[in-house]
Amino acid sequence: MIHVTYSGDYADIITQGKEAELRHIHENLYAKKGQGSDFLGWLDWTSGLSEDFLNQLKTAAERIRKQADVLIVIGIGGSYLGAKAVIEALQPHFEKNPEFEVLFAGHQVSGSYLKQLMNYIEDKEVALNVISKSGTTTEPALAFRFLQKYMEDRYGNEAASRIYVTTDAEKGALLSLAKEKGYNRFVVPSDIGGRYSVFTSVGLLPIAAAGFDTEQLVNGAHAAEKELQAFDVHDNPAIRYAAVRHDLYEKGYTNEVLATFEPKLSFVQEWWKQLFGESEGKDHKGIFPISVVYTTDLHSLGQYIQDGKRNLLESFLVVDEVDEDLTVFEAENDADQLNYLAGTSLHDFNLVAYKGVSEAHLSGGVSQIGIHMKKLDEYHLGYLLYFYMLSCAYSAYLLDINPFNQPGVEDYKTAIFRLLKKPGY
Ligand SMILES: O=P(O)(O)OC[C@H]1O[C@](O)(CO)[C@@H](O)[C@@H]1O
Repeated sequence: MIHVTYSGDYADIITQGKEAELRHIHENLYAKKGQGSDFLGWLDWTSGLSEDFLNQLKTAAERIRKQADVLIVIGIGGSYLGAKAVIEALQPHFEKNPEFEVLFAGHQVSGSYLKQLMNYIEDKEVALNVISKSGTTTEPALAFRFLQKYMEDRYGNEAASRIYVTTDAEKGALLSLAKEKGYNRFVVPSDIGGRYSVFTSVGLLPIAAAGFDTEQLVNGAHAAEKELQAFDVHDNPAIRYAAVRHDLYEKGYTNEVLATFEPKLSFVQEWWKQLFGESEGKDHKGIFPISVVYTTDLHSLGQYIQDGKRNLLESFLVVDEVDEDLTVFEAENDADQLNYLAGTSLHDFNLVAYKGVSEAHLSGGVSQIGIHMKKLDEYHLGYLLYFYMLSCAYSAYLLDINPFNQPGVEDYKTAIFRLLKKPGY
């Protein structure tokens, strides 16, 4: 379902002793014995999903769509990127949905954004889904403070029925608040971290509310869960991707540029950056994840990628089939000199561009990985996201790193809190 290509000699990597290491990682992973194994709930999550759970989410999503024109999803990092990635990938470029919109807040701290958001929703019916596993993250908590007051001022007692809280089942300030106010509650499983949570209520509730088929999304993830379980260093794309990027990392390629020709995938790239960046960037190790959308960025970062410092590897996320396309037509006077393209579709153009860019960058010293997904729909996105999560675990374990914690994010938080004189800092 996912097909991974590599510009170098893959067989070579594997015979250089990587196979035994990968087997060890694989066995520990599925025996749930590796570093951070308390957070491996996502590994077989879709196998354990009950129809009841999915129906409960569907019912809540239908209720939200009935009571509101706008759902504001409040969250940051893994608590918003999965939903944002799927919704952006599936919704149309324009005329998103005039009857029902999903908007996001709490993923930055901008007074102007929140003010304009509150103005924008003034003549619309509103529901909130506030998502925080810890229930204590400052940015969403701040946004929720404003939006909760907005809801209470506007809806009075009815506000509680329009507020949906997704948080830990047992702890956190958000849970206490949700219980006190009687908000609708959904759970972030304790053994699944934010960046691995897209198939839990964290991702599924907003995605269902946006009108997309969560069953197909989960089916895709479930197919990946089953198919990518086999220990096959050559044919399992999750192992292959991890092995190739690790080999390149060891050769000094310490930055990975994830490139796509599909602009709708730009938030999948953001999700991927958090996934790999937070999972691997520890102990002064890890590949730094960067993203570009082509051909747009060929006219900005393309120069650097072709010719700048040689520590880059490039992975292309390619969608093989498109639903909608345009074919270049023959113009009478060929004033723009594009008649040589007559009969070529814009998708064909991008596929050729992929080949050309890949050849050029390779000759400039940038190694290439190709990740092919068949098409952009719920099923294939579910498959892709699971593939990346699994591959990321292999990749971090190859660096001897716990993929599931993020100790480094505490330092800047402590510094900010100290400057703001938060009690206890
Ligand atoms: O869901 P929470 O606990 O609000 O955390 C949001 C994000 O913040 C982080 O903890 C980093 O600060 C991420 O790992 C996480 O996805």
